[in-house]
Amino acid sequence: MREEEVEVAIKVVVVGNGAVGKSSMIQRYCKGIFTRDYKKTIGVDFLERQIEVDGEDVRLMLWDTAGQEEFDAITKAYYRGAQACVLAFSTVDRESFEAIELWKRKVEDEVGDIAMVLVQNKIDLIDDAVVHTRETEELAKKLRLRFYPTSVKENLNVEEVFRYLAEKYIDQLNSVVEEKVSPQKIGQDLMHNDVKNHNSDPHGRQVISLQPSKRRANKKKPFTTSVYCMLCNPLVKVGPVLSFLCGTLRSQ
Ligand SMILES: Nc1nc2c(ncn2[C@@H]2O[C@H](COP(=O)(O)OP(=O)(O)OP(=O)(O)O)[C@@H](O)[C@H]2O)c(=O)[nH]1
Repeated sequence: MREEEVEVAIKVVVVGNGAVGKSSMIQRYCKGIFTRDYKKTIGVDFLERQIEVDGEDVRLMLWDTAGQEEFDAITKAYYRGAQACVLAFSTVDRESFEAIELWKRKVEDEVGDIAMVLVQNKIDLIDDAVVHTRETEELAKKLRLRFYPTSVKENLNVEEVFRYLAEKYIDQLNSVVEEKVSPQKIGQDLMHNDVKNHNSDPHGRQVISLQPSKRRANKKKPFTTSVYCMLCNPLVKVGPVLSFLCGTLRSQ
């Protein structure tokens, strides 16, 4: 695999009670439209959009999940593999606010600790609000989440929500890659002859546990700093992902 063929693709799930505006948010973000009609999502739906973060193409795959409990069994299956999540509630629906912690748990039960953001939608209806801003801020603080008030109708803050998640995920990805493939760490592993400890498949071969990021050619700035391939040739400079692959090929 060539380094240029690697791109970042992020699976984002949007969760929250029924009618808070999940489908509308995804439609607004991916298609630039807003409709007043309410059509309950049956199970799950999916749209995608490509954006640029730090000069790199990032593909966001947005999974719209049904808010009704009756679909829980189906929707949960689609949380798997998600790298980011929007927890949404509505300004005019108190129950949807009170359900946020439950939604967070449901997602974490399936995928663990991933990039998340708290979204209070329908902020255009603030005059009829049943949730105080103070309460939302307290919840965000308690759950340690960034909070965005949005109006899908007025196209307020929708772009910001998804950009924040993409940046947060990439930050996490970079710190994991740096931790896993720092030259010092590889050197230490070689000295202790335990390179296979990085991550092994059932046959003891090295595998990459990170979601691969696809990177396109001629980009301004890579997400991760390059490292030297200590396994094949310490003089060959390669990206961390390739460095791992070299190790994989060598151990096969
Ligand atoms: N005023 C206002 N209405 C909104 C906003 N966002 C969505 N709506 C409306 O809220 C209703 C429900 O929106 P949906 O996007 O279908 O809600 P959902 O969360 O996907 O609902 P489920 O599919 O049942 O889970 C629709 O009538 C939308 O037009 C907003 O920002 N402001």
